[in-house]
Amino acid sequence: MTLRPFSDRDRGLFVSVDGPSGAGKSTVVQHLAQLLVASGETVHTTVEPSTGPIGALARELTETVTGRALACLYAADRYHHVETEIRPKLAEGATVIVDRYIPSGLVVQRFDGIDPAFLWKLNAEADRPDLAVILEADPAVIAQRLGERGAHNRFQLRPGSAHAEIHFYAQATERLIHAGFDVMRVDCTQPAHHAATRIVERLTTFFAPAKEAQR
Ligand SMILES: Nc1ncnc2c1ncn2[C@@H]1O[C@H](COP(=O)(O)OP(=O)(O)OP(=O)(O)O)[C@@H](O)[C@H]1O
Ligand SMILES: Cc1cn([C@H]2C[C@H](O)[C@@H](COP(=O)(O)O)O2)c(=O)[nH]c1=O
Repeated sequence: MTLRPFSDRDRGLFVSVDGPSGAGKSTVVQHLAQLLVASGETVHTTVEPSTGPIGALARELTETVTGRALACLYAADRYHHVETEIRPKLAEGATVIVDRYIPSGLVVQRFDGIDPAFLWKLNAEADRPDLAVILEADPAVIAQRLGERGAHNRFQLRPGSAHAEIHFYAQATERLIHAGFDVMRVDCTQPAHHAATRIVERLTTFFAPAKEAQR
C-alpha cells in the first residue's frame, strides 16, 4: 500500500490528530503508526509543541505566558515545524502523523479568552493536513481519563475544562469543515486500536492509489 494525496502524488500523506486533553491523541497516534508500518508504509510521527527551539520555548512558557503572546508562540512553532520537519518528511514520501496541529491552535488558547477569529487568522497559512482527525468523547469519559492520568498543564486543572474544551473543539471542527478541510471525527471511547483501524480504513479508501497507478 502506498498512501499519497491526490493533489500531489510525489509526497506522502499528512494526517493530524487533535482532540480534548486526555482524549487519547498520543495513544491513537501510536496505534495508527503501528498499523501503517505493518502495512508497509514509511511513517514519521511528530508532535506539537515540536521538539524544535520554538516548541521547547512554548512548552516551557505555557504555564506563565498567556493569551495572544502564547497563541503567537504556538503558531510560530507550527510554521517552523512545517518548514523544517513536516514538509521535508512528506517530500521523502513518508506518511506524517502529527499529535496536535491547527485544531489545537484554534482551541487551547480559547481558555485564555482569545477570540477564535484571531486564532483562525494566525493559523490560516499553515499547510493543511490531508486528513484532520478529531477525537470526540463524552466529557465524563475525558474527565475520568484526565483524573486517572493526571493533568499535563494549567488548562486541564480548571473545573469543567473537559466540557469547555469539547465545546471549543465542536466550534473549531465546524470552522475547519466550512473552510474545506477534510475532517474525520472519531469516537475515542472505543478502544484505541479500533479508532486507529477506522482511520486506516479511511486513509486506504480515500488516499491509497489504485494498484495500476502504483506500478
Ligand atoms: N481508547 C482508550 N480507552 C481507554 N483509555 C484510553 C484510551 N486512549 C487513551 N487512554 C488513556 O487515557 C489517558 C490519556 O491518553 P493520552 O495520553 O493518549 O491522551 P492525550 O489526548 O494525548 O493527552 P494530552 O492532551 O494530555 O497530551 C492515558 O492514561 C491513556 O492510557
Ligand atoms: C499545539 C498546542 C499546544 N498547546 C499546549 C497544550 C499543552 O499544554 C501542551 C501540549 O502538551 P500535551 O502533552 O499534548 O497536552 O501544549 C497549546 O496551548 N496550543 C497549541 O496550539
